[in-house]
Amino acid sequence: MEPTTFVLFGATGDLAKRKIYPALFNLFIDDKLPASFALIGLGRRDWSDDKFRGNIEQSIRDFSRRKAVNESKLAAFLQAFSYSVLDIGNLEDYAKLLGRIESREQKLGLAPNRLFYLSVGPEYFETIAENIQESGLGSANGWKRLVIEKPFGHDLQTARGLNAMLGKAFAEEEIFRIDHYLGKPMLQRFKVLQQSNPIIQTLWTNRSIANVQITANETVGVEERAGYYDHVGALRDMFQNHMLQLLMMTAIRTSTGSDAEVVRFKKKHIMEALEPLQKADVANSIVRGQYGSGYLQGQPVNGYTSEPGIAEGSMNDTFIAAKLSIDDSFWRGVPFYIRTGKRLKEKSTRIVIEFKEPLKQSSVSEDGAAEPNLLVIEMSPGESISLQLNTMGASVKEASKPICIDIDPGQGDLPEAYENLIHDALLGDGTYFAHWDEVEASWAWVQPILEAYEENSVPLHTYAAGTYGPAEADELLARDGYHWWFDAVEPAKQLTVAAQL
Ligand SMILES: NC(=O)C1=CN([C@@H]2O[C@H](COP(=O)(O)OP(=O)(O)OC[C@H]3O[C@@H](n4cnc5c(N)ncnc54)[C@H](OP(=O)(O)O)[C@@H]3O)[C@@H](O)[C@H]2O)C=CC1
Ligand SMILES: O=C1O[C@H](COP(=O)(O)O)[C@@H](O)[C@H](O)[C@H]1O
Repeated sequence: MEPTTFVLFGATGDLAKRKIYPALFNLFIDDKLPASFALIGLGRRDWSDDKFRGNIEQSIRDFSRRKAVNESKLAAFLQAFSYSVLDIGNLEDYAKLLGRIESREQKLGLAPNRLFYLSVGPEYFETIAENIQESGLGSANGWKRLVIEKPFGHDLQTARGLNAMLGKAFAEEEIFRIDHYLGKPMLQRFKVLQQSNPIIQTLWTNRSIANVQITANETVGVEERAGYYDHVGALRDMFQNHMLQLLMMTAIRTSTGSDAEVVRFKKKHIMEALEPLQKADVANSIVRGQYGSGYLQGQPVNGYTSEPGIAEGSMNDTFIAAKLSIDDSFWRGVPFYIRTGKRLKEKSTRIVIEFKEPLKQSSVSEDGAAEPNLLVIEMSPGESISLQLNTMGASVKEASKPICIDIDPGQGDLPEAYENLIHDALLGDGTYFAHWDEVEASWAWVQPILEAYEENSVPLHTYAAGTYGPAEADELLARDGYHWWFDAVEPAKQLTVAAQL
């Protein structure tokens, strides 16, 4: 891997502490950082290098997925870190930073490869990009990359404005837009499984698939993020980015070795083929919800509008369910159902592929007892890929019974999303980042929903905290003869895991 200077804006913040430093440490332990690697942390706080390193050390002890920390490795790792005070709006601070980076590069004879990571609020993105350009920080002889956190815009127009601004300082292939769902290990393993198994590739069409269900249910409420969340809601916070990315990744058909360009091209095609919604029709395909008070794990919890910092009478959405259709020859006729929300019964992020039941459809099946075959990608909290099949009951006369085969059981110590993504950014591999074409198309697709919400032409259903969301989200599938898989499955009825392949 090429020598790299990692310039971290927002080095004193929450994301850096909880995700970025533990991810970098795990990469270091796994020998996945460049041999010559230095990180310069930036913030307004007047910290010394020692204070900065002390904070990083604490974040690794608190948040690393590895329970036991190798002390000598940690000490070696911390040597790569230093800190500079920088005010984002002050161009002179960038000039000082440039001097510091150049002197290190010259002293060690390193190529001037610089990765700028923006772990700061979106209101700063444009100023930083502009000042990197102005100061000359981004015009050295090596490569430069910009890693940028969400949110990328607030709607179609602001996203376009931001992209145009960033485009003055960075080319598209230099911009790495983080969507941490793309870094989730089970999503990446699912793509490999699909690419490397002809049996699965063959099934990946509307001839075999009845519907696709993508769920990202959370038990947490708005937490301490009222100021952000009350202006954003589930549609902007989760649906426009993470959920549509999961849809694209599920729908694309790629083969082994497909590079970033191929993946981007195919994802763009999916977004272009997604049947657009008209504002007047939004209520037919979209269910908007907001949590009321209720119980989670036996404890009473507040309704959304009683949460600290939420505007009285807020109409903000904390839940969305949607039915989407892809109008191309592979997916025509296959509904994609998506849902995500806060304060739901359990945390679960999963993709379920429900296969067709040809026997049932042609009325050959006598008892109708067989369950459909399902491919289930569990991304959180458990990690596994399994296949539901039917087998014989205790005797041939009994109805068949479903069993579940673990194709790719979670191995307990998988890398975290941020490890995968930071590693890819260091390598310059954009396969699991959001390309501008996808971001623009996603905003364009949700724009009529944003407008319908704004005009309040879509009902806002209250659901009790600790449930699976509004009943209308179940009706969305029931209309087509389907139901959400794995909701309210009593433990006794859960499928037996029959074997591990
Ligand atoms: N926290 C999370 O879990 C997630 C966060 N994100 C995104 O990541 C980004 C960062 O979030 P988070 O870490 O939570 O935010 P924090 O508020 O915790 O941190 C903000 C950082 O920005 C720095 N900063 C703010 N203003 C200035 C300034 N004028 N000049 C220099 N530095 C400044 C702060 O440094 P100082 O105070 O020292 O000036 C601090 O390091 C946001 O875009 C957020 O949306 C995305 C997903 C999850
Ligand atoms: O980006 C976000 O994601 C989290 C959920 O992420 P997960 O990896 O825990 O599924 C969500 O809580 C947050 O509101 C949103 O900004």
